[in-house]
Amino acid sequence: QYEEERDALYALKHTFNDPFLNDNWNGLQCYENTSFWYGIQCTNGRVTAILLESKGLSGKINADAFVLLSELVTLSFKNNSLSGNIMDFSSNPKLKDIDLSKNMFDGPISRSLLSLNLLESLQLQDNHLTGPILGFDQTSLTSFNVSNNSITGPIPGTDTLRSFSSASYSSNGPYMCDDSSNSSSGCYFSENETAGGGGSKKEPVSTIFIVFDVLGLLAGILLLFLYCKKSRQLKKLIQKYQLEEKDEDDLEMERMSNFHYNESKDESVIIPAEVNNRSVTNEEKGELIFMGDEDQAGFDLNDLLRASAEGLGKGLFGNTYKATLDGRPSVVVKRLRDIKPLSYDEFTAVVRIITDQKHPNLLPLLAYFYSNDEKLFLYRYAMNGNLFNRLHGGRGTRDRIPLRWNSRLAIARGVARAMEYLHLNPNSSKCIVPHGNLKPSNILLDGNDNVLISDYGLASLVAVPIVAQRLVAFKSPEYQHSKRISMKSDVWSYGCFLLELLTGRLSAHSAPPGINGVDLCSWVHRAVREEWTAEIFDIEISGQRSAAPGMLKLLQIAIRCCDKIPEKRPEMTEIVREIDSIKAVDSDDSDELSADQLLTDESFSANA
Ligand SMILES: Nc1ncnc2c1ncn2[C@@H]1O[C@H](COP(=O)(O)OP(=O)(O)OP(=O)(O)O)[C@@H](O)[C@H]1O
Repeated sequence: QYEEERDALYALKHTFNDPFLNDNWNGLQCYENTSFWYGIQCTNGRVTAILLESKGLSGKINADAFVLLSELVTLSFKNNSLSGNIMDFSSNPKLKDIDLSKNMFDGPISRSLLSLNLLESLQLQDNHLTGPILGFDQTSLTSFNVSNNSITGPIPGTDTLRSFSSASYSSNGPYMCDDSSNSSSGCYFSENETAGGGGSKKEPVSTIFIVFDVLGLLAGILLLFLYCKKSRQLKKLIQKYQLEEKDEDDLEMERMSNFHYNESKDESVIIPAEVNNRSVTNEEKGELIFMGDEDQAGFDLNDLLRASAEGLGKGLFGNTYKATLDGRPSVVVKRLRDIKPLSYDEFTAVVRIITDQKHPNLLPLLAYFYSNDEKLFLYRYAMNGNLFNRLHGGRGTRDRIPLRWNSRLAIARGVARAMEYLHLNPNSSKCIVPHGNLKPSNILLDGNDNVLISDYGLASLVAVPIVAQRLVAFKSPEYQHSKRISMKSDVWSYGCFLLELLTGRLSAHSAPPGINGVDLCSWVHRAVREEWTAEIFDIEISGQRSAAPGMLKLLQIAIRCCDKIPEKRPEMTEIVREIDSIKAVDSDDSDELSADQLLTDESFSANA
């Protein structure tokens, strides 16, 4: 089933041929309830949702694209440029929510939709659909829209379809809705409708039945024929695609085969199989090496093997899991991938450089596991998650707790101190770059909201071409021009982070794959130049008048860090000194005047 579902998704990926999905939809798609592919959701290792909205996708989706995805509950391709007929959903009995709106789908509404007894929402508006509306009579269906197509009426008069307003049917072909009509709905419904299509009320019902029976039979035979043909095509397509992907799949499967699941619990941590295998040599077997005292860590390899695991996400260096240990604080396991082929000695040399960096704002490495096939890093679990979620998560919902000025200032200070330490540390010369990947998802917050920077030192484990594609520092202006990075690239990343912290806007440089952001350095320069100062600061802090001087100062630091010319950017030590001089405010409540009102052209003239 895992492979069938993956093949179905690969076939979709092939249809879309979208550079981002081509890159992202690889390897393992689901682990328990965690998906590692963009837009995919999983439950118990099965694909239950595909959510690819407004991604600029095009292509003609095969009618049988979802035949192998039998656990699918939610499907949304809203606002893309997809074409072809509506797909066959007869193998997806669990589908509840389908949104194909704002695309270029044509042809008739698929009869397979009538068989979806759990269907709650069907959104087909803004396409090029033709033919009649079918007699949807599922009582579960509470949201329905086919407006703005070329569908012809009348609308089958089922109770379900009568329950929707004319907005669900408007802007369609003849005999559907009359905008000038004074009737309550303004749309035409046929009487005594049965599930099966929009028939004319002038014809006797029995004739309609016979005609539909015959048409149904013919359609069935045709569908069966098409299905067999398409299945063969799909198989061929998959086979062809598998050949192209073979190398990559082989690699992933090879990696996966070295692991097994600890089945003592519902959720399981992935553990290296060779650990339990007595026939392997000591060198291959691998060891869990603790950085401090193992007793102090409070767990050993056996505890880890017994732990349950929850996927936290798929990062550039591999998949990251939270392992819950019995009676002990949770730990985070990072399973490294795409790292250079390092010998044990070379690997441990890098580990030593990482562990030599000791600072209250750096996430310490607790332990590592090294075997020929598997390299794991273990860290403390940061209770309050990452800054990206804290800054952007839950906006517009009741659950959102505003992130006020004092907290933001403390975060800016904590990050600056950690970066200063990395830059001054004598070991840093041995790394490719001191950090290289400073961004909000690598800025973690412990239970007291103290900053803990993660992923430092990892850049030196990964091959340079991969690093260049992935790390934030490589997106700096100097890399674009001269293909060189330095500590000043970290300063540039720090400037981007400060702007994200001050504006609350998503940064194009650090947003997770699939999320669009703004080039904040250019955006802020423009905002200052064109005097849209009222829009610069995040709404959660812009009302804190007493904090305005501090915000302004931090903004000026950020703008200097973003200078296109690396030499003009300040050193981290200078940044720490300047940030230390910014005072927290007495009260983190909003004042009457907004900070934006204090911003003038003169405020920026010296530095912007
Ligand atoms: N020690 C930790 N405590 C809590 N959450 C963590 C910890 N380490 C990582 N995470 C979170 O787990 C998720 C995956 O982390 P990972 O480092 O693999 O990828 P990333 O930070 O999204 O990207 P990148 O690989 O570019 O750093 C992220 O949301 C990250 O913030």
